[in-house]
Amino acid sequence: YLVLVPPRHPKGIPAVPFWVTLIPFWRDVDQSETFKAYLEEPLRTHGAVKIFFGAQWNILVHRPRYLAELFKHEDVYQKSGNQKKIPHSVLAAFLGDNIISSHGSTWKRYRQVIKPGLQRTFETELLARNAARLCDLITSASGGVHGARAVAVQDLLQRYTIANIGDAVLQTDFGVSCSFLPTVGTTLTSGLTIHKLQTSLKQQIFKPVFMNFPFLDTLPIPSRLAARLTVSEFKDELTASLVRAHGKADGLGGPPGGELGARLLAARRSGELTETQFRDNLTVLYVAGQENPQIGLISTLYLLAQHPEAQERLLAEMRSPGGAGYGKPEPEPTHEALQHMPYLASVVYESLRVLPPLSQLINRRAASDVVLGDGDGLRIPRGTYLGYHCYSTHRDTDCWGPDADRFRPERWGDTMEDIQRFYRLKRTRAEFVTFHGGNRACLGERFAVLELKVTLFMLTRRFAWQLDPTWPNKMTPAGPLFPRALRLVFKEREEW
Ligand code: HEM
Repeated sequence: YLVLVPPRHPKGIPAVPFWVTLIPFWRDVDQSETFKAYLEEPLRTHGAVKIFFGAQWNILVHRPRYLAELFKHEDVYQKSGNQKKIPHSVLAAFLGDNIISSHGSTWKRYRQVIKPGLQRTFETELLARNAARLCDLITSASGGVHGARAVAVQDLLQRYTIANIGDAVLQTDFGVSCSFLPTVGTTLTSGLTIHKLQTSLKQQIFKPVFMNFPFLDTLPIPSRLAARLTVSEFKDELTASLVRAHGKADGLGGPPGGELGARLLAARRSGELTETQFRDNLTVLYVAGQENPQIGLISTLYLLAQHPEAQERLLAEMRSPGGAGYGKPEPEPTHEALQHMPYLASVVYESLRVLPPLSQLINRRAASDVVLGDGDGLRIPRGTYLGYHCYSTHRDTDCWGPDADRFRPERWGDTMEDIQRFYRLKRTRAEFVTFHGGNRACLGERFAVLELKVTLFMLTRRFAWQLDPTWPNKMTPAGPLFPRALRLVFKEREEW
């Protein structure tokens, strides 16, 4: 019982009642409403709250000034993932010790292997080819070119983003193309397995009661034993797909260049990564590289569905003289073309601001007693877990103006230079924290932004879309915050 009583320190910041994170257990809720009812006011007023999650009390930070400090002092606010926080949980077994959650020399070793594979220039052709298939699939799900059937987009986008992370980042065919387009004949079935295992895993892992009381995972509860089994099957399948794609079981396919799949296999072979480290890092790269863009895409399509004028402006940007598609029968989203699409860049940044794919994160731990912030500083006791509420920070009217809640791409600027300058400023001030910050900022940002741009380019060229009027406009109840089971109605353009 005592664990449910909020700690006294830090003083001066309120505690959200412990049962708030458990509400989805007994009631079907929209977590944007839970945020408004229980978190928004205390976060804004005090800059942080105490929140019960993962069997303990944590500090959830909202104020950018505090966040900037959190990002800057990596050795004080050390990364501490589930493998340390809740080591016996199913979640810890799933993601293990990896580049996102590790600290110090272990993190540096992982980063040495992974960074060159993510910070290279990615080709747009592969992404554009998959996006064209996604469009075909949408047409078919709509009931043909003139069809108007509502399309459930989440599953399609899951397959699409699996195809992208496989083709472009890990150089591994997860076989989703066979389910992607039934007419493409392929003998591969592994992708279907990955896709299915992943869907099943998500349902098993993100259950509020087990997230909040992970000690339950140590009991022989049949559903948790089944979840552990799914975790091992998933990791086995992922490893097998990578090895298969690279030809040889130990990845002896020559020295690795910038390609991430080959680099991971080479590190496993040389002993730079143990077998467990290899599997954990592969899993986290797959999950971060596929799930986050998938959620980002769902949210962006949702926001654009509510803003037909923004879709039309995107189209106009492509069609205008000097635009990517001016005078071309089939414009392609090349790097050069995207470089001349400031409105597209604004739409992507604005979507990632209004609905950040990782709305809340708690993964740092104070290594000593410390004061966060000057003057009005919070005295944080050693061992306290800290995290941040991205969704809340991004809607702070002090940082983003009185219309912070509104989707308004224009706020980013008119030219590419202005937009990039504003973006850098907002990141430095920790007012835009979608991709985290400091040394531990996301390594996949460049790829993710490119994927979002290419997808929007191809979808806008072909369709206009709106919300299905029968879809009950609701956000997910727990976990990442995004439109739940989104359904859209697509209308094929007569001419692009
Ligand atoms: C819209 C898409 C994405 C978002 C919103 C996002 C967000 C984030 C965030 C918030 C973190 C910090 C995580 C934490 O502290 O727990 C992070 C770290 C990371 N992300 Fe992403 N991410 C995205 C896409 C990707 C992609 C596509 C990849 C790889 C293919 C990737 C790879 C990584 C890696 C390797 C790190 C760890 C960096 C480090 O600690 O050195 N991310 N990302």
